Amino acid sequence: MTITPLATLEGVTRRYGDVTALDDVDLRIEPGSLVGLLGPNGAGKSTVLSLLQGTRCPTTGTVTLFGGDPAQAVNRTRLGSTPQETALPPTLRVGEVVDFVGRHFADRVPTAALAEQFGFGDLLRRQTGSLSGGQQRRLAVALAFVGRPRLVLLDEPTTGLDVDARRTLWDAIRRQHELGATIVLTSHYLEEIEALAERVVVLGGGRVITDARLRDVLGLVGIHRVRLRSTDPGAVERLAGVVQASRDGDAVELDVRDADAFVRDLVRSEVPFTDLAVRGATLEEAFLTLTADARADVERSAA
Ligand SMILES: Nc1ncnc2c1ncn2[C@@H]1O[C@H](COP(=O)(O)OP(=O)(O)OP(=O)(O)O)[C@@H](O)[C@H]1O
Repeated sequence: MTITPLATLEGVTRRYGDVTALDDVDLRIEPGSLVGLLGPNGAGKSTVLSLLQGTRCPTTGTVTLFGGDPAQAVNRTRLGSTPQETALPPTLRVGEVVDFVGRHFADRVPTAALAEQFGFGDLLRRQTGSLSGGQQRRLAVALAFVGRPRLVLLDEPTTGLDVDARRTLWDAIRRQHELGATIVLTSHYLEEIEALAERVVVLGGGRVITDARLRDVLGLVGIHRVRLRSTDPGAVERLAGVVQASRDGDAVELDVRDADAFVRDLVRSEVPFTDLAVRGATLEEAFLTLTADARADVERSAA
């Protein structure tokens, strides 16, 4: 059975003068998914969101939102979004802001229910200007969900927040997803994508470098990080399959392509070791390898 996507980009190229921000990009957002859009500065993430919001048009290619053209307001009524900047009227109370925004929708989440989902039930009578940065951000993200949107776009939702505020907001976003929301989020924080997204779209230089399930992206790179202690760290580093190594006294940290083969070689070599630990690559490690591979491809084709 084919699932009808909520939004699509087909063969989309977007230029700003001489700059090609997106180059022949295909993307499908399926209902119920939580998609992380990841990429370095200037990769084209915000351009993707602005095309879906209908605030920009593709130079070539087609963008659809709920089957229609996002540039037409009627097709955006079930779209929720939070821009990068939080701008709340400082003298209005939290409850008043939620009611004000909620009144624009025929079927809205009641204020008390939304406040409970986002953990600001005790702040409803506070003026928004008196909230902390994390609380303001949580409110701004909550507002994107008040009209029961079919799709929510979050542009770097936790930028500038401290660790605790970020985690609280992650929990709230995860909860919305569990309640059935479809969410696309961009982030500079790799651990944010790792904590939230099921699917990762890595953009680099305006192209989709990879579009896969999070665990497949991590598996795609295949690098494992090995930690151990050895009285002969140099011998450990010289074993086959070591991509890179660093050392602190007798503690050695290695990236290896095939962890099983490495451990077999290590045991066979009879180099003394203790405290062996092996784990898969983090998204950050996978991401760096993927973008480095893409850069090498671009350089090869340019040459
Ligand atoms: N209005 C504009 N005029 C000219 N160039 C632009 C404009 N908007 C974006 N660009 C360029 O298009 C490219 C993609 O920008 P975009 O903002 O989509 O990337 P991004 O991945 O969101 O970056 P960041 O993480 O820094 O927000 C960049 O080279 C950027 O400089």
